[in-house]
Amino acid sequence: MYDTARHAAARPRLAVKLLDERLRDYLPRYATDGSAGMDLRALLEAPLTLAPGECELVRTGLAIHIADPSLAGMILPRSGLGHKHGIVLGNLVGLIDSDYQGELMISVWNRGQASVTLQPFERLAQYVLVPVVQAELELVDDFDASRRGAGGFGSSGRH
Ligand SMILES: O=c1ccn([C@H]2C[C@H](O)[C@@H](COP(=O)(O)OP(=O)(O)OP(=O)(O)O)O2)c(=O)[nH]1
Repeated sequence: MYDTARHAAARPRLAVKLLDERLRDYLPRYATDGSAGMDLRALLEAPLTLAPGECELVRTGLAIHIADPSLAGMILPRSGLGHKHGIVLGNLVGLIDSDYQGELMISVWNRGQASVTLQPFERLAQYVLVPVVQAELELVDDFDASRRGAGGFGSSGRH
């Protein structure tokens, strides 16, 4: 059996600032022990209608300083909103740097055929913490030979 309690105790701690007091009632959280992401909500003063094709930057009212450069945040769409209602992200994926201290913003894009109205504090996207490996680039004239070489984009055949 997987020890979820021990796993929870070892979670990295992230500094979060509330940029709007109303968010205190809507803090992001993992919905289940195994959830990969925490939902991010729309900090809107009124319902926002997006026409087909329209894209708007929506506030979350939250700032999260990850601080550890071996971690990053990702903002990803919610599958139900994307699949059923065509509401996805204008940048497809939001990448949050570990040194970013500003407000988390969600680029909301209506890629569907119908207008969609977003409600204040509706869960719009999810925030996932991911490991990052930073590299040093080392200039070389040639690579050691590899089986693949420069082949890509279907070079090995369709099936
Ligand atoms: O969906 C997103 C994507 C990014 N950010 C914030 C966090 C991130 O660390 C910062 C910069 O993002 P990115 O580097 O992708 O933006 P850019 O367009 O390259 O702008 P910059 O020149 O500021 O780096 O913006 C968000 O709040 N939401």
